[in-house]
Amino acid sequence: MATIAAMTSSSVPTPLSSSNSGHRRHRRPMGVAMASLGGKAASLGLEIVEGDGGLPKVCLSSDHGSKTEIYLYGACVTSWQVSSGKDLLFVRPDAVFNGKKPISGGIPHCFPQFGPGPMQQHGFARNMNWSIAASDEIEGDPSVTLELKDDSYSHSMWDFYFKALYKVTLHSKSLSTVLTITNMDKKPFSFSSALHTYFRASAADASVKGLKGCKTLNKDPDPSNPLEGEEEREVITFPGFVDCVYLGAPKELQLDNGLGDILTIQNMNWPDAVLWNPHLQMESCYKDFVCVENAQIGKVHLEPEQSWVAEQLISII
Ligand SMILES: O=P(O)(O)OC[C@H]1O[C@@H](O)[C@H](O)[C@@H](O)[C@@H]1O
Repeated sequence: MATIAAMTSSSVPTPLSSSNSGHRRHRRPMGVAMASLGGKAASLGLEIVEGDGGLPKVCLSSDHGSKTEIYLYGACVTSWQVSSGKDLLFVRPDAVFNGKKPISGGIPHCFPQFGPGPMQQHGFARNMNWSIAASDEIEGDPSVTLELKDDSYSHSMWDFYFKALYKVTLHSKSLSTVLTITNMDKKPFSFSSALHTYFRASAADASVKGLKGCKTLNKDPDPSNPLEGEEEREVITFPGFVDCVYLGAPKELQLDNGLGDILTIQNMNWPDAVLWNPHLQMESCYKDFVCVENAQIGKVHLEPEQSWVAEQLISII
């Protein structure tokens, strides 16, 4: 199964996003912006507004004209607009913003469980409220770090003390998301995870490159009994229902969204990938998106005080 990757927080690997080093750093105190959730609070490239359903949403805008939006509920990135104004992410028309059900679209978290299992499908991180821990700006590229800590709700499903930090950084042509999980407990724990990214696409014309040779667990036709196999195609398309796990995926995939855009999906320490399109199970919208997910299907095992860090960097060519 997947590589087990644990590291202490002092050995965080080099980030994928290039502008994180060697530049002048403008660190911005968060106090003012965070204090006024009721109205609009703007501070350089960061603003907090009431989003759909009155849920708080962080809006980042870069000096290059790109924008992104992140709901505190589920730490869900729901929009990533490049400078042309195109939004490369997709939120399903049936998504609800009621703070009770996960937001279906954008980049939902799957943590501490990917897929079905002892707890609810894809775990609880996508339906808990995260808080703002920090914000930053480097050379016009804003970032925000959201934090999730265990509470009685998480303990009812997964009885561990943990901390999750999620740093979202907006660049001119890319979006970096770094997830750090730390074991705050006195006992070890294990988890699986994924970033369940919904890309706006013309599913019939979309394709993914980079997965040839990977071991597959194909949930088509029977999701409860995935078929083991090996991917033989250079170019994977979405002609119908697709739900497949790729074990040992490479550090970079390429997505042609069928709408005239080529995206790269790079990762650091996400060892697996998942492709998903529900086809006729979601008749109203399946034509308009594909999910390409960076995943950690095998369990990560963390001893007390250990952290696990993984980054996804999606870029438009
Ligand atoms: O509807 P949910 O819970 O967001 O899950 C959507 C899909 O998520 C994918 O990651 C899974 O591989 C699918 O099996 C699942 O159906």
